Amino acid sequence: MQKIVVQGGVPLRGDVRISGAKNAVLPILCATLLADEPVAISNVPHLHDVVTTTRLLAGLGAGITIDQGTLGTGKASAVEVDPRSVNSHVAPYELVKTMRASVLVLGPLLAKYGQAEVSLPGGCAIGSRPVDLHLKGMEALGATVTVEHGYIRAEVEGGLRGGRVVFDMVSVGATENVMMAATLARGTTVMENCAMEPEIVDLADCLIAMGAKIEGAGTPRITIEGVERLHGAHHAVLADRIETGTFLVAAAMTGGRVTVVNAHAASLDAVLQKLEQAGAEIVVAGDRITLDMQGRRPKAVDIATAPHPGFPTDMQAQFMAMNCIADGAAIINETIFENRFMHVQELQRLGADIHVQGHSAMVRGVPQLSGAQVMATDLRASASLILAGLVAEGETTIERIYHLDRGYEHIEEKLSGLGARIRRID
Ligand SMILES: CC(=O)N[C@H]1[C@@H](OP(=O)(O)OP(=O)(O)OC[C@H]2O[C@@H](n3ccc(=O)[nH]c3=O)[C@H](O)[C@@H]2O)O[C@H](CO)[C@@H](O)[C@@H]1O
Ligand SMILES: C=C(OP(=O)(O)O)C(=O)O
Repeated sequence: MQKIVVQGGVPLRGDVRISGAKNAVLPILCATLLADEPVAISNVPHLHDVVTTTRLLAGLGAGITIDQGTLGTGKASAVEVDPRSVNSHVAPYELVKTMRASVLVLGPLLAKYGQAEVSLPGGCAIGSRPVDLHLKGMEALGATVTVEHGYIRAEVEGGLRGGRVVFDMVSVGATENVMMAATLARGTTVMENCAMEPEIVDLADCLIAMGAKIEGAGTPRITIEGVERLHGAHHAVLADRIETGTFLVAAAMTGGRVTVVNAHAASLDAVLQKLEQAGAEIVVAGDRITLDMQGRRPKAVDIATAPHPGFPTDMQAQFMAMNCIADGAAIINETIFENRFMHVQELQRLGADIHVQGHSAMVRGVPQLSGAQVMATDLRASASLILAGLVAEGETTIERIYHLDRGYEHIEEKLSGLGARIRRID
């Protein structure tokens, strides 16, 4: 099994290009099922989750054409999905179990074909992650939904019809699934208490390019006027704000100066604000964000995760890593997922001083971490261990890095380009 080995102690310097967002491209790929012509997606990151999604779409019968990008030239991959040959409505357990976002084919299949059978995704390391809000949303649009033998079975006679959907809690995936389903429903759908993540706006932009009538994406109320059909389109995926944030934290922790290129600063307000509180100088110019922390140690910053525009849970582990070597102590409060502190034990193996009580962690900064063998437990936990390895004395070896490949494109090449001593070994 592959591992990543990091030698700590090098302040990062230089430019790094940000890839398309995992959390935007996955729903957008699922949305292509709604069209009755090919849909071309560009700025597609090379990620394991993208491979899984294209396999899922191909398994449904869709035609997939991939134009591979080239790292270093700035040419990202592009994917064209031809949904005209879809002949199955089943998303099998083998694929769904490896990637929860597979449940996002439910809304498109149901809207387009009147039926869908999708394996229940089940829980994962960070929490139980139920899909009840997705299912209630489909029912509000007229579908009959049952759960049997580990599969969600949804069907509707005569097509979905617009309805009022009030989410009990804010869910990114449920907002996306219902928004996609409503694009082809008869009449108007009004969704309340929607998630406002930038990836939802990106998905809506893609759907609008395909002919959907959507207003309010990025606000708590989204209104969708159903249309008869959606056509082909081209859409370029939004920059990954979590990858951006991860590189900025790496720069801050190592006392470096890094410019992220092809970034989208407006989607990162809460993260940039916390980095400034930690003592970083940040300059935004167009799609470039430069963070300068040369010669300084970060100051500890309190974090409470919240739905967008609050501080993203997907950046919590990385900020925990920064707080481990910061000046002072900080409290990290995880409010989105019940079990998203799996990285704590591993950071402790590197010498971090962290005490967890319920959903809060008290982190007392230490002057120096010491390299060790650690194990990644989920995607952002993996990233936090790499960050910690970049500042630890000696060598850190991170095992189970397949989690990392779900969400970071060529992370070791990108970090090497900034001067980090990092390599992947078999
Ligand atoms: C592919 C993708 O975009 N993944 C992101 C998405 O995940 P995902 O869409 O799965 O996350 P949600 O926003 O749905 O989850 C938020 C909370 O709602 C709960 N919940 C959700 C749905 C439901 O039907 N019932 C329910 O109780 C979840 O267990 C969780 O506690 O948003 C999360 C929160 O920003 C991010 O961490 C993930 O990176
Ligand atoms: C939790 C995450 O992703 P997913 O919802 O795909 O598991 C993440 O990106 O940090």
